[in-house]
Amino acid sequence: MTPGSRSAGDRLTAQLAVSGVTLRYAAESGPVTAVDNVSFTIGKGERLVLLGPSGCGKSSLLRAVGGFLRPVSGEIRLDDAAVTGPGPDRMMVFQEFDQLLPWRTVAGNVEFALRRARHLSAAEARTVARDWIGRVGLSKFATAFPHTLSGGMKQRVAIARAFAVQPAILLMDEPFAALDALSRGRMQDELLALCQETGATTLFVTHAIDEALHVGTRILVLSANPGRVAAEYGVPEAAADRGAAQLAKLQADIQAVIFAGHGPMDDRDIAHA
Ligand SMILES: Nc1ncnc2c1ncn2[C@@H]1O[C@H](COP(=O)(O)OP(=O)(O)OP(=O)(O)O)[C@@H](O)[C@H]1O
Repeated sequence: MTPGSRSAGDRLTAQLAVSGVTLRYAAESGPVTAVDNVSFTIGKGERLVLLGPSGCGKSSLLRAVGGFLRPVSGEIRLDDAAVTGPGPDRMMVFQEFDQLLPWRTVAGNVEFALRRARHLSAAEARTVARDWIGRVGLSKFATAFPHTLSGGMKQRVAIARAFAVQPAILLMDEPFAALDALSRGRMQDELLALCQETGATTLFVTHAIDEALHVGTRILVLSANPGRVAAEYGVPEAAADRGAAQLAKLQADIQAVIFAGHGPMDDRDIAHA
């Protein structure tokens, strides 16, 4: 994708097509196939969740869409242009709290991304950054440095930065996994609200079924070793309201698919809470 080739109106709403993608690493012990022949599409404004046990290749797929990992076979296209490397049309939010530039303030982090990715003037970047920092509830911390923030606040900054840049697609790699349960639930709600408000096309990785049901419009379940598409589910609207009753069956179905394709699991594999 050539940066800037899409009009501003199209941003945050691209279509992604992953076709027959196989990803492999050259490990010391030999080649490791992370995912094998995986295909899916994400329509404009959809939130697709990649769900599966540890090691099934969720993060690898996300990195490939980000342009950081080249498929050994298959192809990834964003708005019908081949993904051949990283670009500002894809913004990633990671699980780790250290994804901000430690020597820049909250505002400085968002402004820096805006100037680099959207080529805004300093004044324009300041205005857009202020708006997004406000939308994630951090106006009072605009001049704070990352090391003075809680984990949840740092994730909010990373999310504000990602949305502010208006990428074609947001790539989220378990952004709330390191948060306590209370913060995680609140952040899921806030992210959902921002996605619904902006119509952002989103690819979200998690190993928690409840999170997948809450934030996604569609769920792709991957089996492990190597990762292959095991099942796909549409998520009913009610999931966003945490309407547990009608989701129980869907949750049980997904759980059955994951357990069927997996041997003994460790605690980290599938989180329910
Ligand atoms: N840099 C690497 N070198 C070699 N093998 C790797 C590398 N990164 C990942 N792998 C392997 O690729 C497979 C998929 O890993 P990946 O991190 O994509 O899975 P995941 O589903 O995101 O796991 P988790 O939920 O634990 O983060 C695993 O077998 C892993 O060991």
